[in-house]
Amino acid sequence: MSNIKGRKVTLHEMSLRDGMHPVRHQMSLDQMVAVATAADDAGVPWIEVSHGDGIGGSSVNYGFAAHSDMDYLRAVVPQMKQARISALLLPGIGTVDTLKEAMDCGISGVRVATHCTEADCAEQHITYAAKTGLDTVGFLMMAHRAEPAQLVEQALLMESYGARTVYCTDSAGYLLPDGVTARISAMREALQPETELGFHGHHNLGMGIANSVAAVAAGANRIDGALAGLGAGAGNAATEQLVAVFNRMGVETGIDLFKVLDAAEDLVVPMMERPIRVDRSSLILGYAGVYSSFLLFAERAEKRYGIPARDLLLEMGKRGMVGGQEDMIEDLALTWSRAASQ
Ligand SMILES: C[C@H](O)CC(=O)C(=O)O
Ligand SMILES: [Mn+2]
Repeated sequence: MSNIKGRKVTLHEMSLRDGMHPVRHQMSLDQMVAVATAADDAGVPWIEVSHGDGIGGSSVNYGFAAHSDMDYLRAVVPQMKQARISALLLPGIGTVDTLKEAMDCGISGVRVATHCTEADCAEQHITYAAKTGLDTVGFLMMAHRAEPAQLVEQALLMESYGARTVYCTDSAGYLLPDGVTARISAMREALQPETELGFHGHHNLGMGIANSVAAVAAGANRIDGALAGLGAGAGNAATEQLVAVFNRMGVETGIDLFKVLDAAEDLVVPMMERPIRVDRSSLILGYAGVYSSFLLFAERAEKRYGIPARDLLLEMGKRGMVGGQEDMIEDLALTWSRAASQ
């Protein structure tokens, strides 16, 4: 691995967005504010606040949140001393109008997320966001499903719409460091030098930190982490672990390690409804290349229909399901349980 000493990395905190998945989007406003305030105080530069599936995600398909996105944003934004708040937006789930509402609540950035082969769905949203001066990020999800050359084509599209940062998003926690290196290096070579590159890792195969380090070595300078790893599946790369590792490597994050450690232990771990760890279901997400937020859907279907979550997730991987197809888990479980009872 190349020497990354002296590099600067911008960490983006995910516990208040990706971390909404494992708590079924049920965070209270007080919990959000407490975690955001602690992260802000620790020097975390960016914090994402949204339903787990982005603004507008609160629905039957994805799960209703305890509060609206705008209530969360209105509670958090005014409390920030230095951190900037972003929202996630998946075109189709959120619209340009939803984005305008979030802007009225004071967001400084938006990350427009599409499946890794569907960047064209983001044109309208990225173009609008970039014009308004928001920090505009393109977020290519399930990046393992696109070979480096194809991911580059999609990243170029997002860049051409106005994205100033493009992410390689390992939604399934499937990638190994070589795969991250190949994708980020190819993007670095093809995109404008001023376009920043980001990496968002899930820890389903235990590779979240190693993959983030590989991303930085290959040219990424924006890295996502979540306090205590609170995120979908086995969670995101843990912010406090990233800070500790980057400190050891001489990479600057501007974040106080002890403060993020305290925030993780004292505020985030107590919010967990289950330990966020590599377990028999979350490991299968990474192994089979399945969207991390499918985890709770598969476990619910196991309880309801008696079909092991592992079998459902393996089949989702085989069928190449993508985000938005959560209902197929229930459909499959029902079909298999009916077949078994005939
Ligand atoms: C909507 C997803 O949760 C976005 C994300 O964090 C990912 O794809 O990973
Ligand atoms: Mn994620």
